[in-house]
Amino acid sequence: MDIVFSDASASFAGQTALHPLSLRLSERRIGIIGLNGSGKTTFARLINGLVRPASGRVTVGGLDTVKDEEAARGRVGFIFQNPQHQMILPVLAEDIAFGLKSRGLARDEISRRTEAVLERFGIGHLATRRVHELSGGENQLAAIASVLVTGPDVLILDEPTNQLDLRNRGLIERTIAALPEQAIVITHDLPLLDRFDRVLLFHLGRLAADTTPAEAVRIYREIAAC
Ligand SMILES: Nc1ncnc2c1ncn2[C@@H]1O[C@H](COP(=O)(O)OP(=O)(O)OP(=O)(O)O)[C@@H](O)[C@H]1O
Repeated sequence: MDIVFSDASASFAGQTALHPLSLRLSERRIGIIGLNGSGKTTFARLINGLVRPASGRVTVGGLDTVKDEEAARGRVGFIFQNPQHQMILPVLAEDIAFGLKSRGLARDEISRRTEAVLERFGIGHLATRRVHELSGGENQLAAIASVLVTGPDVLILDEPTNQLDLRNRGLIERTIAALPEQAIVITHDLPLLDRFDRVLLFHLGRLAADTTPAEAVRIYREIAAC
C-alpha cells in the first residue's frame, strides 16, 4: 500500500516535532531509526491519524488521514511500545475477538478468525491465558495477532524487541520477516533492520537519511557520536 506524505509536518503546543516532509512509502519492510526525541513516533502516528498534520497531508492507500479518518485508520494496524496497554479484555482470545465484535461480525466468524490468527502466530495454547500473565515475547506476538486479525494493510510496530531476551528477539524478527503485510518498524535494535528494504533516519525532527539499512546505520552512528 502507498503511504504518501505531502509537505506534512507535526507540532505540539506550537513546537515543531516534525518539519515538513514529502515522501512515498510502498516497500514491504521499512525501518525507522534515530535518537530519542528525534520524531520517529510522531512520524508513525501521522500515518494512523493519531497525530494530525499541522500542515500538508498524509494519505494511506489514497485515503486522507484527516478527511477519511476512520477508513484510513482501518488500513493501519499500530502496535504500541508497551503492547499490554492496548489489550482491552483480560483473556487473550476474548481480547482478539473484541476487535472483530466491534466490526459487527457474526459469532461463528469471530471464533473462526480468532482461532486462525492464534494458530498463525503459534499461540493457540495461550488462548485462555490472562493477558497480564504473558511473557514479553508472548505479549508481542499476542499484540501482533490482535491487530492483524482486523485485516489492516500495513502494520506499524513501535520498538517491538524492546526488553526482549535474545531468543524472543529472534522470534519477533522471524515473525516480522514472515508477515505478508507491509510493516513499518521503529527500533533502536539496529540488526533487526538488516534485511529491510528501506530505512528512514530522523534527527532533530527532520528526515536525515532515506536509504539502505547499512547506509542509514552508518549515518546514524556518525550523528550519535557527536
Ligand atoms: N503528545 C505530545 N505532546 C507534546 N510533545 C510531544 C508529544 N509527542 C511527542 N512530543 C515531542 O515531539 C518530539 C518528538 O517525539 P517522538 O516521540 O516523536 O520521538 P521519538 O524519536 O519517537 O523518541 P523515542 O526514541 O524516545 O521514543 C519530542 O520533543 C517530544 O517531546
